Amino acid sequence: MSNTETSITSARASVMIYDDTNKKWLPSGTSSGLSRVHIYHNIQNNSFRVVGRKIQDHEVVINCAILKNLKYNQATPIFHQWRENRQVYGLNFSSKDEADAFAHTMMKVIDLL
Ligand SMILES: CC[C@@H]1C=C[C@H]2CCN(C(=O)[C@@H]3CC[C@H]4C=C[C@]5(CCCN5C(=O)[C@H](Cc5ccccc5Cl)NC(C)=O)C(=O)N43)[C@@H]2C(=O)N1CC(=O)O
Repeated sequence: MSNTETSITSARASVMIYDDTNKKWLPSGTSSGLSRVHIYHNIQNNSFRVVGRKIQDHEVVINCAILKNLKYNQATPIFHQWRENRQVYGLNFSSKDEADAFAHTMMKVIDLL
């Protein structure tokens, strides 16, 4: 993360990607487990992205831009998802409170893009 980016929210979640071929969710990265997922604001170009790193070994398991027509789907109180290009991402939050806080910021970001 460059120093022109600030974290505007973060949450603990397991980051999943959808395997469209086998129609199932897979953990993003080399193993399943909790990550610290941030929304970073790049103040130089006023852009935003979701970056998540595994809590255990800091592997980056998600790094995706938040673009203006992103549809953020809160499928359940703790499982939220969205599509980017051909990839579907899922965040399985460790608590409803963290899911709510993350979603609140995500929706505000989408609104201002
Ligand atoms: C981590 C396990 C996981 C936990 C929670 C539940 C919650 C529901 N759920 C799903 O996978 C639901 C069930 C049907 C399936 C069918 C298709 C999927 C998969 C791919 C995307 N999708 C869409 O429905 C997207 C959503 C969307 C709407 C609007 C904007 C963006 C998006 Cl992404 N709709 C379009 C039109 O793209 C999907 O989410 N699906 C999860 C789930 O069962 N499990 C348990 C397991 O898998 O064992």
